[in-house]
Amino acid sequence: MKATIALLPGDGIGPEICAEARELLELVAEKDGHTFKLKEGLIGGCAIDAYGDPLPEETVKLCAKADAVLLGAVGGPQWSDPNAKVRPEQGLLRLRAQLGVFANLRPVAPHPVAAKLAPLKTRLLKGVDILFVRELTGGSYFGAKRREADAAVDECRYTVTEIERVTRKAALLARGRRAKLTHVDKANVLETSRLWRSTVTRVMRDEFPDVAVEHLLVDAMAMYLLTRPASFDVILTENLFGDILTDEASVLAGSMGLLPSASLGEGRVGLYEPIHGSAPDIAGQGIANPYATLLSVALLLRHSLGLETEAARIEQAVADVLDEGVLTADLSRKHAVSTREAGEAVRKRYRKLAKRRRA
Ligand SMILES: NC(=O)c1ccc[n+]([C@@H]2O[C@H](COP(=O)([O-])OP(=O)(O)OC[C@H]3O[C@@H](n4cnc5c(N)ncnc54)[C@H](O)[C@@H]3O)[C@@H](O)[C@H]2O)c1
Ligand SMILES: CC(C)[C@H](C(=O)O)[C@@H](O)C(=O)O
Ligand SMILES: [Mg+2]
Repeated sequence: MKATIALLPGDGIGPEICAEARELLELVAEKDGHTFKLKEGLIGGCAIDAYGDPLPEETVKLCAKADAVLLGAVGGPQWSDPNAKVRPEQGLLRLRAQLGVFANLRPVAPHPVAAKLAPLKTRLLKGVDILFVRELTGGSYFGAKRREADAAVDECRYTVTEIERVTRKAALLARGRRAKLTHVDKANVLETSRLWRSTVTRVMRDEFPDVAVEHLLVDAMAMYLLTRPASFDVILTENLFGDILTDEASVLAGSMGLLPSASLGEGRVGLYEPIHGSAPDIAGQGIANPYATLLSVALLLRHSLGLETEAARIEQAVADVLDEGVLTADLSRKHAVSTREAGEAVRKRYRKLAKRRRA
């Protein structure tokens, strides 16, 4: 198959982890007979430095013409002045809006290595297999923002249509899994949450009677996620709650460096990125965990290119190297490997798995 993939490394550890993603994509193309055109673009702080704009026109055009977009991370302290007019994160938000990727899928299925790392009772991790579906292009992230003399406003607005489309996406995904949907809101306080609750209830009753649905308040959910994580299948929630709950869920997996994501809409182009940020505290040291990004490559191959075999092989390769104890510093204090070594271990394993299939 022929595909064009836009690679947007961004800032901080972004270029380090995307270098591993690029080599993995090149390997997949070579081993499985595909032609991937990998085209790099600027986004975030590096784009502000080069163009004064966190999402330059060239990058928008590159992404619009691509079959899929893979992003590293954006942001860093040098662009984080609270009074700055432009911010790296605006580039990412504009890209998500432009691509219309309203459903952000964040799977959390801890590898057994997590039991050794997570500061949780091992028994709690047994059977944990969660898929977060986070609404990605609405809510307080995109509402009107303004400063007043001694106040600031972030409007949180959701339309019925925005809630319906992401609910349908989540329900369809739940149907292919354990047919359970947990919707998370703050309906005891927020008007937007009450609209979410009534819309989700109606869509599920009318269109998905075969999928069990429950509604939980986000504060309680923050606790349940750590006390009974195995009881959840698909978790549907709005933009801001989804951002916070998925960082919390990374504790179940053992590290932020292990969680990938796929952002999908009705359009053709999907956006794929690890859930973590640019990790300025470790950037430039070659020690970042590349697995979340490599697992995002797997999601890209599956959801945008329909290459299920290759996607599953990458997931197997990452699981195998974790089994073998190829761990970066976030996962192991002793015998930690570098970003390059971890990336190379996955590629080596991928080659083996590809050969085994052909044999
Ligand atoms: N999608 C994105 O581009 C994205 C996501 C989140 C945060 N950010 C931005 O990143 C910047 C830094 O934010 P932050 O420090 O709050 O969050 P962060 O996710 O960058 O880092 C949080 C902690 O996790 C660690 N970590 C993250 N990814 C890791 C990896 N792959 N390997 C090993 N350790 C890893 C970091 O070292 C840090 O200690 C901010 O500007 C923020 O806006 C961007
Ligand atoms: C960088 C920021 C805008 C972003 C978000 O809040 O969506 C990040 O935290 C994420 O989880 O992808
Ligand atoms: Mg986040």
